[in-house]
Amino acid sequence: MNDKVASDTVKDLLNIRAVQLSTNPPFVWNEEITAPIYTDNRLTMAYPRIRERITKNLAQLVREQFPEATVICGVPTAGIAYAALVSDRLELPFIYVHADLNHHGLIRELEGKLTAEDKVVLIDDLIASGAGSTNAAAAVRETGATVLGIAAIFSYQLPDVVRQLERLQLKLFTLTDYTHLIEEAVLFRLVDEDFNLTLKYWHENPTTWPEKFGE
Ligand SMILES: O=P(O)(O)OC[C@H]1O[C@H](OP(=O)(O)OP(=O)(O)O)[C@H](O)[C@@H]1O
Ligand SMILES: O=C(O)c1cc(=O)[nH]c(=O)[nH]1
Repeated sequence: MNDKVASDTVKDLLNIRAVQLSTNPPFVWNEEITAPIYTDNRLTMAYPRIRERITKNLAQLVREQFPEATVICGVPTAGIAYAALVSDRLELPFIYVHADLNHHGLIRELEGKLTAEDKVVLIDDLIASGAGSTNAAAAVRETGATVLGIAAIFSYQLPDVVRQLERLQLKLFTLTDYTHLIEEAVLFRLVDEDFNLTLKYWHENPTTWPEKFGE
């Protein structure tokens, strides 16, 4: 990971208040995970300069890590816009996974043109449980095409999710991550020592927090 890109991206997210921190109430992500943090990367779309930086850096990441890519695929919903912007920059074909239901509902299909010879890079805005990207990868693989990996803006680096992506042979590269986010949030004085501990405990125990550590 490019350290300057990682901290600059986090600064952009913090400046536009895309990251929210709260234990009271906490953020219910889904039936399994409640968290003291929520990141809304969709907000970056409203800021042309930030959108441009993210697009440029994602395109650079794909160029460096997946030079053999032949198709760029958007993961619904927020990844689709960035996938379109990145494919335009790289002058590569663009496809997207259409989600009839959200990723818990699991009815998905691909939109666009794909052959079994294609080598696909998925673009997601954010990796939390990884469900959006892993479902998109499964949909692409079902066609016989190869999934080279995922490029995303941000990852929570949840240990179970990192392991699951490795098991599925999905290489993940992100512009920034939870480690850089916490570092910058401390520097921004958004997080004091107590909250920093809460964020650390949650990260180690995302499915049992807040019972064990919450307020
Ligand atoms: O790693 P995951 O658990 O899949 O979570 C990450 C996804 O969650 C959000 O999308 P969400 O599904 O909430 O809604 P969206 O349709 O607005 O992208 C976010 O935009 C990511 O795409
Ligand atoms: O779990 C999610 O779906 C999720 C978490 C988060 O921080 N941000 C987001 O957009 N989705």
